[in-house]
Amino acid sequence: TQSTRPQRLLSAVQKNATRGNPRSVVRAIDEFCRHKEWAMNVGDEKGCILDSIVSEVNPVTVLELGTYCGYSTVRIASLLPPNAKLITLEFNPDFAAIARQVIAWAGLQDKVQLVEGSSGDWIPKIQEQFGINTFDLVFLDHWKDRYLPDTKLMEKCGLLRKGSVLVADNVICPGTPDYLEYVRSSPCYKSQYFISHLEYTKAEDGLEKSVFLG
Ligand SMILES: Cn1cnc(CNC(=O)c2cc(-c3ccc(F)cc3)cc(O)c2O)c1
Ligand SMILES: [Mg+2]
Repeated sequence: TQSTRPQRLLSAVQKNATRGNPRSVVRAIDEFCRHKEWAMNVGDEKGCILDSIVSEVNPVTVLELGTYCGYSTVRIASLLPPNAKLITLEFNPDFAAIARQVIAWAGLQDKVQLVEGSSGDWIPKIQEQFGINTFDLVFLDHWKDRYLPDTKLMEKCGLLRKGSVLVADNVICPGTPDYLEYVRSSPCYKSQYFISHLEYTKAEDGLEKSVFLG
């Protein structure tokens, strides 16, 4: 039977990256996507911007919406302090199965909790299920039409506190116009656009960093 692109991406990690070395896993995926097959990882250019924001926030609790193959999960988790926890939600079970193996290859499984299911179902249950009150950092990289409803849901569930930082991928391509309008016009957020390119291409894209003001 034919392999899928996520399966071929995982094979490239297992072939080219060193177990327990997150940087080599990130490099192996970027090489695969640049030279073999494009895939919708945040990529190295936006990834470096994400790294700088994660390092600045130094979060103890992180929520990632949209795991895909675990590329940004590995980038973020590799920068976290020892006691920190990253919860990543993935709707697609095939992506989740690949991501678990990528995260394990990087040796980061103890910092990461991958949850399969829809963000809309899971966001209201996170506090009771995982003993987390609020998130220091949220990385939005799932279905683009879910960024705004899920942000409003996180507000409603009290998952954001004064100073919580939201980082949103793809705000230009494919684009998240309703989300951008909201975080840029709402008095509850201080937003900043980091211009970049769509992963592995010359097309414009960028990350929007939004600080919740409470
Ligand atoms: C199926 N599915 C499971 N998760 C998701 C959520 N992610 C995306 O949709 C996504 C899409 C693109 C993209 C695709 C085609 C294109 F021409 C240009 C951009 C880039 C990204 O960085 C993304 O995060 C989709
Ligand atoms: Mg993305």
